[in-house]
Amino acid sequence: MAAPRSEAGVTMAEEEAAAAGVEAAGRSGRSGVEVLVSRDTSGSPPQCPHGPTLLFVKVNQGKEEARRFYACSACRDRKDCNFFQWEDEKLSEARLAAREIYNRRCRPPLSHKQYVERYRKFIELPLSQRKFCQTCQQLLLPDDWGKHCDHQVLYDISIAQLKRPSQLLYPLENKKTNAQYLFTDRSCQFLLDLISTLGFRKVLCVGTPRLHELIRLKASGDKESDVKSLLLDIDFRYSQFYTEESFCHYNMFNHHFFDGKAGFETCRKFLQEDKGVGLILVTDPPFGGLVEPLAVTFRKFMDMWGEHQSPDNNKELPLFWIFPYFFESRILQFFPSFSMLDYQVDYDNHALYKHGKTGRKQSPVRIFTNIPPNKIILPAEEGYRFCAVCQRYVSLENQHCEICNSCTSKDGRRWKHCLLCKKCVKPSWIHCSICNYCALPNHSCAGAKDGCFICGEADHKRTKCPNFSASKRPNRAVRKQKQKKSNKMKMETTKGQSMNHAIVTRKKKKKKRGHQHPCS
Ligand SMILES: C[S@@+](CC[C@H](N)C(=O)[O-])C[C@H]1O[C@@H](n2cnc3c(N)ncnc32)[C@H](O)[C@@H]1O
Ligand SMILES: [Zn+2]
Ligand SMILES: [Zn+2]
Ligand SMILES: [Zn+2]
Ligand SMILES: [Zn+2]
Ligand SMILES: [Zn+2]
Ligand SMILES: [Zn+2]
Repeated sequence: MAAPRSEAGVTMAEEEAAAAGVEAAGRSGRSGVEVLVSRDTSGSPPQCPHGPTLLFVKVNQGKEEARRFYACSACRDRKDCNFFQWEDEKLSEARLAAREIYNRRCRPPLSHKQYVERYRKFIELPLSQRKFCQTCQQLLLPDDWGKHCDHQVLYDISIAQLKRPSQLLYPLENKKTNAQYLFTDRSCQFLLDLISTLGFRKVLCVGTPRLHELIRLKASGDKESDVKSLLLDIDFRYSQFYTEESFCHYNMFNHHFFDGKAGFETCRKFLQEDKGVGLILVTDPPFGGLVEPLAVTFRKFMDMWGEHQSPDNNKELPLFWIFPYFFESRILQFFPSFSMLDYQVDYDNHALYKHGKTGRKQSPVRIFTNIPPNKIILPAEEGYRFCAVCQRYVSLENQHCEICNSCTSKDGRRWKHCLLCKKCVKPSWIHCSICNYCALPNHSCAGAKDGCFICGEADHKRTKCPNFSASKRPNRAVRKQKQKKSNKMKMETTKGQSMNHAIVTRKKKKKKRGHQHPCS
């Protein structure tokens, strides 16, 4: 049976279209598939290979369909996990047993303990015998060599290479599931410097393998001064490189520890020892991820950390949530105490999300945090400056708007104030008199399909409008490209009362690299 799920993948979303889409869809009524994490749901959800599933509902023009269904929490593409079950569906014993067998089959071939044992043996081998199979993404012991002779194998794996697994393993770039975009050295070093400057001594890395790696590389072995780190990530390949004390195979969309109680206890201990003093959680979830289940998970970490705080201490677990800026309102819905920093986080293996003007675009990825922004100094050499009125560091082009009384730019470009909208908007937007708000010139008006969206008259189109100055006319090629871009992206989202997730759809084929574990 075909699951009525739409894809949710904002990872490569053009930020303008996405932001415009959020605005437009918010006004026109929502459609798509929504997750029901915070609502009362009966019983415990069925499990897929990625742990407990989430309950979803299909929404059409703001109306929820009566029948709800369970689907995978981690994979937004049925190709990656095709679990589907109606909420009220009763499964036969035979089907339940088959599912159990399938889930078990999807587990990594070895336990974390076995991987650690293999690592111990591996580092005892002379350099000439240390091999890594790139095809299987696996460290090889001499007994394994025969099975991998036709594969692509790397030789002479040094200790330095073993300390940088994020460079040895290929990034899982499947946008719908892993979206493993790794920090550039610039961003990773900035994060670590910031963490140290703010006085943190322990970092719970949730989906930040490269940060975890850098923290461990910088550790001098001095127990007192070193920053400690625990990595939680769905990518079980890291079990080959880290012990059970420094890595847990984990799903952040349902707070599921694949190693069960043992993983949970490792995490609890890390959060609560020394009364949780000097600890920060840093997370960089896949961008197509659903905000609501993530927020529920981070709240669980906060509660776990808070258990050992004295009741008169109103402190919240310090957190850095790295996510695209156009999710700001969604994140603030769940964490009103958070603010968004102007710092642009960038990635090695992401063509679009590169820093500064040399990349194809400025990175739309930001840090959301509950640490007061005036405590977070952004690098002046990259153009960030302090706004005394806003009491925070902002990017160079982010001008303080006297009317809004705030540095309003979200994307690093200079925004302009629209008197009709009573707010600052992106420089490329113009005020549409049909929609009565600012939007991209090529947006499709929510209310009326015909007529001109500049002046609202029905007898001509925007390009023929006497109010449309020639200088603003995009040339044919640019227009065509823009149209192509907006056709590629269909955005459905929710706004207002319900705490449901925003869905952005973008279809793009991507070639598969190597072979992966069937359910990884
Ligand atoms: C956008 S990348 C962030 C990587 C980070 N920028 C770094 O360099 O350390 C997302 C990370 O989350 C992990 N991830 C994806 N889905 C996850 C899930 N459901 N639960 C836990 N981790 C997940 C990926 O394996 C990847 O490491
Ligand atoms: Zn699944
Ligand atoms: Zn192999
Ligand atoms: Zn300001
Ligand atoms: Zn303004
Ligand atoms: Zn306007
Ligand atoms: Zn319009």
